[in-house]
Amino acid sequence: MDARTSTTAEAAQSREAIISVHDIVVGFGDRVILNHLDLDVYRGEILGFVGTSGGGKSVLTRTILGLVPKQSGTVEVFGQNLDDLSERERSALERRWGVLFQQGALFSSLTVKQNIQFPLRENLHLSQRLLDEIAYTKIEMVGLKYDVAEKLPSELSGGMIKRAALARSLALDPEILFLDEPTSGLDPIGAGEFDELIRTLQQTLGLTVFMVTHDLDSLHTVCDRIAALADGKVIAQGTIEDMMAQQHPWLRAYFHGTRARAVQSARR
Ligand SMILES: Nc1ncnc2c1ncn2[C@@H]1O[C@H](COP(=O)(O)OP(=O)(O)OP(=O)(O)O)[C@@H](O)[C@H]1O
Repeated sequence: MDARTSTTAEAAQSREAIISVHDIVVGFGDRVILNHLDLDVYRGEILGFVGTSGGGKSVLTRTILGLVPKQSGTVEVFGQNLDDLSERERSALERRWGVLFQQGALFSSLTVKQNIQFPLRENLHLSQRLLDEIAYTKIEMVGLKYDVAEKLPSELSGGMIKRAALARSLALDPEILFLDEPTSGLDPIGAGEFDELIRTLQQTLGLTVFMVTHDLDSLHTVCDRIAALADGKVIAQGTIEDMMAQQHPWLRAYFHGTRARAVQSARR
């Protein structure tokens, strides 16, 4: 264990787990996808979640969010076991997280402003003036110009859609942000700018970020810690250096393959 690894491990131990997944089993029919999986996400970190394609990264995200039923195990968020919450407590807790799904998932018939205001209208009773003020603040926060407010998603580029969807996920000032492959479909420059935006928002808003990603650049530049999923379990977690030192065949292929070498040489 090198100095940085041991410091990271000590820091992790002393930190508060804001999401704690314990002994989770999830399957469909007789196919087990998550097999007694454990994972902690610490307050204030950006955790990159990687793994084999079709391995269950989105399923874990959806299980934490309560969108996929689990067969056993517990999910605690902010120290609360999600199975123990009443409907009211559950909605209150859900307001404390924001989600950016892979496809952006904006409502196509609503303008960007209306999309951002959607969760606000569902959860709060605010005047139109305040709703507009909040929408414009979020638009600015994600680096878009005010004139996108009145545009429909079909009038935006892929990168702008991602930013608009991010603005909507920030509408209720969440403490946790779930991102499912946020840079997929963006060109390398757009992806780099989006990573930078995530880092800036995480720092200025004090967010905890759970990010499913395949993007090696993102893992190098924005993730504080990485957890890797294979065979239904988290097989390794730690810094990028910890990951690169792992001997598991999938981790070696992923972190030392041709694409990984290209990313590393571009960063030198
Ligand atoms: N609702 C569902 N019903 C049946 N099978 C499902 C369902 N949701 C996901 N699966 C299956 O679970 C497996 C894991 O899917 P998941 O989308 O979590 O993979 P992933 O790790 O996110 O993959 P990728 O990196 O390719 O996006 C896949 O085989 C998928 O087909």
